[in-house]
Amino acid sequence: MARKFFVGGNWKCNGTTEEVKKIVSTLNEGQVPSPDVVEVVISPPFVYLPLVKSLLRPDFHVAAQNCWVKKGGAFTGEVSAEMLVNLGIPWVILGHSERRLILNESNEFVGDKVAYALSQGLKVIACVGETLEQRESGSTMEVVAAQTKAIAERVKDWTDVVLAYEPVWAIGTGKVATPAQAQEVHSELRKWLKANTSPEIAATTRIIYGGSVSAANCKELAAQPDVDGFLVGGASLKPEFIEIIKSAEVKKNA
Ligand SMILES: O=C(CO)COP(=O)(O)O
Repeated sequence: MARKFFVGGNWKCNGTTEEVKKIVSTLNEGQVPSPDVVEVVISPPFVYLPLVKSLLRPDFHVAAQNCWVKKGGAFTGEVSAEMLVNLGIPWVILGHSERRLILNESNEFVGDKVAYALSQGLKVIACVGETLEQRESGSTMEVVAAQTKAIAERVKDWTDVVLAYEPVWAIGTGKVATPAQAQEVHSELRKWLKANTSPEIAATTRIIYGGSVSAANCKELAAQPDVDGFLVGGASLKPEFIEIIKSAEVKKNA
């Protein structure tokens, strides 16, 4: 089964109401391939989710950037998976490196979050990736395998999971992984899934790349056989995001 190209825009902690409206109107005017060719998901901060959902073109969907690890209740400041479902938010990003590293989210905690969000009917963009220090010490695969293992131990059905490989050293730095570097880790992750989940899960799960993706570098990355799309930060706030979505055509013509 072919893996449909997937492009996520992670706005992180950015935007005012005025800016949000402007970005959405740029997205709404963009000429992009049909939803048969590319799945597009936009992830604004929680507070803008209802606004973005109400204004956004119907062929694009929305994602939250996080959610609580279990059922809501006395957890001040948290937003539960149930609330996202209640608002009709279909997707959630979990395990982003900014949360793993700054907020100390462990592999197990992220794995629990992924399992709980899926159990409530959300679709999950689960992020993994190594730091520069880990890459330089040769432990990239060990790190991303441990992060993926904590998810695989808790999740049996991967239908609603997209795995995002985001090397920390490439995030927000302008230092993008080369197409060969991205392909190497994506292919190793797919092998890991084959050996540790099932050949079917390995063949059908989308593995997307994130880290300084831009209009200038997306086509070459998209041409890699195991790169099934992107999770875009900075460039998702700009009109060039439309160009990144269009890189799905590279796959169609492959
Ligand atoms: O973290 C990212 C997406 O989740 C990538 O961010 P940048 O595209 O800004 O490097």
